[in-house]
Amino acid sequence: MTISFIVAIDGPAASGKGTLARRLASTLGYAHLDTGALYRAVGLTLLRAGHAPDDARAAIAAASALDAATVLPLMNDPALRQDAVAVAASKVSVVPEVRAALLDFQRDFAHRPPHGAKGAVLDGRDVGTVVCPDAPAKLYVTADVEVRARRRLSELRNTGAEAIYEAVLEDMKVRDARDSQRAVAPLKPAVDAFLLDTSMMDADQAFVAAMDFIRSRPAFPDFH
Ligand SMILES: Nc1ncnc2c1ncn2[C@@H]1O[C@H](COP(=O)(O)OP(=O)(O)OP(=O)(O)O)[C@@H](O)[C@H]1O
Ligand SMILES: Nc1ccn([C@@H]2O[C@H](COP(=O)(O)O)[C@@H](O)[C@H]2O)c(=O)n1
Repeated sequence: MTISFIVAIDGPAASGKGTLARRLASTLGYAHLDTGALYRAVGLTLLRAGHAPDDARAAIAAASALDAATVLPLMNDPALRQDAVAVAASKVSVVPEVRAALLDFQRDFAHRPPHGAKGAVLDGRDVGTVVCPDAPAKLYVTADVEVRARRRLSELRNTGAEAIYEAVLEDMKVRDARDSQRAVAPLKPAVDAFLLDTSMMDADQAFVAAMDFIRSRPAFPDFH
C-alpha cells in the first residue's frame, strides 16, 4: 500500500529539525528518515576510502552503491556526526547525480515506510520541495545562525570535542551558503511550508507548534 501520511521537514543545520522529526515520528507512530544521514554516509564513505569530498566521480559511485543493506548500519555510526563528515556531505550533495541516486530510497521510505508504519516523517533540505512535493504537511524549521551555532557548540562540547564558537559559526555560514546556493535542490522553504522559527523556542515549544500545524491539515484525519 502506498502511504500518504507524510510529514516533510526542511531547514538549515542545527535548526532543530532532527529533534522535532524524531519526536513527531515517535508521537504519531510514524517511521523517521534523517535524509542528511544519507549524504553523510556518502561523505563518510569517501573520506574512509581516502578520496577528497569534492571528487564527484567517487561521490557518484559511493551514492550509487548505497542501498538499505549498506546504509542502515551506517546510520548508527557515531562517525557520521563528525563535523568533517557534515562538510563532506555538503560537498557531495551539490552533485546532481548523487542527489538522483539517493532519491528513490527516500521516496520509497516515505511512501512505503518500514515495519508497517502508517506514515513517515522525513527531515532534510529538499524533502518538501523535491523528494515529497505532495506531502500533506510541510514544515520549514529555522533559527538565527548565531542561535544555531551556539546549539551546535554545546552539542559538540557535550560529546567531549573541543570547539570554538567563532569556528562553528563560520562553518555553519559556509554550509548554509553552499546548501542554499547550489543549482540542484537548494535549501529553501516549499511555497506551502509552515515556517517555524525556533530562535526563541525550546524543543518542547517547537514540538507543540508543529503538532498544532499537523492537526490543522485535513489530510491527517487521525488527529481531528
Ligand atoms: N528548539 C530548540 N531549542 C534549543 N535547542 C534545540 C532545539 N531543537 C533542537 N535543539 C538542540 O540543538 C541541537 C541541534 O538540533 P538538531 O540536531 O535537531 O538539528 P538539525 O536541524 O537536525 O541539525 P543537522 O541538520 O545539522 O542534523 C541539538 O543539540 C538539539 O538538542
Ligand atoms: N535532503 C538533504 C539532506 C542533507 N543534505 C546535505 O547533507 C548535509 C548534512 O545534512 P545534515 O542534515 O545531517 O546536517 C547538509 O549540509 C546538506 O548539504 C542535502 O543536500 N539534502
